[in-house]
Amino acid sequence: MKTLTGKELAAAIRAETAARVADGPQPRLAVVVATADEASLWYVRSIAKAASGVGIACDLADLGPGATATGIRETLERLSADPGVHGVMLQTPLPPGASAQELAAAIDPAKDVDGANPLSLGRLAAGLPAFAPATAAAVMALLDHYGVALEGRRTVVVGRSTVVGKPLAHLLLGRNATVTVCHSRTRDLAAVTSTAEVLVAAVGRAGLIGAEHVTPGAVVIDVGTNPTEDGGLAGDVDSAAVADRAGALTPVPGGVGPVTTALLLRHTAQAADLR
Ligand SMILES: Nc1nc(=O)c2c([nH]1)NC[C@@H]1CN(c3ccc(C(=O)N[C@@H](CCC(=O)O)C(=O)O)cc3)C=[N+]21
Repeated sequence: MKTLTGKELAAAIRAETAARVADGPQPRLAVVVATADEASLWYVRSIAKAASGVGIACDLADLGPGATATGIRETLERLSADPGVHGVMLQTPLPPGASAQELAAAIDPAKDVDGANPLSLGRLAAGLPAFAPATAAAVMALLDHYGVALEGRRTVVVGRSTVVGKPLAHLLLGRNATVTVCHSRTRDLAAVTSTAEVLVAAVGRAGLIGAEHVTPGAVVIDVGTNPTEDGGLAGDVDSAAVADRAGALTPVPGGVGPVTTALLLRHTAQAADLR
């Protein structure tokens, strides 16, 4: 089985972004946070660190886990109206009573570098230019980097979230893949996933995908980043179980994650250029 690491691709995307940023005014990304979730805060710190490495300014608007929907909306509106800010991202999860889908509508689509505004998802579905959510874009970037053909091929996406499953299904359709989307109510998941030549797991359940879900030779992309008890990170794929069946598999950590962060920064540089 081939291991499809994301670290080199992420480094290449960051280097290309740094070169692009060096030519013009400094892009600025604002990250809005309203959670105490450790995994989410880890991601925010890694965005800030990577941004500083490529010459992008990164402002954190930390509203705390007690933030209200109104407070979050007003922050997103203020950042969207601020000509000095080029990218705006709203981290999930949010406090109870705040809907990410509804609040994301307050992000100017021109600054929507994580593709969260429903308008961005609609444009993606319509085949119009839009920022895709960085995680969904990272899956496509990895498939392209490793030369995985998509045209006419059977692809199965497990997970229907607004940040990964749904936008990814549209991106794959845009490349003429044959796309099936599975979710928690899918009957006989293994029967469906084992038809996949390209299988993407994006459900957020550690080790859900085992050998019985994978057809021999399949390319398997693991989007899951599930915190483990010992402070580590586990994917949605039981990598030991599928090692003898999959043709290729992305590792966790070191697969989709680093590419996600790199693409968020590329999107920010693009948003600054488009202004
Ligand atoms: N609006 C929004 N968009 C997101 O894309 C989003 C979010 N909210 N909330 C939180 C989750 C989490 N997430 C990760 C991204 C990269 C890594 C990543 O790069 N992880 C490293 C390793 C981390 C480690 O070793 O602890 C890796 O996979 O190699 C992890 C997690 C994006 N998220």
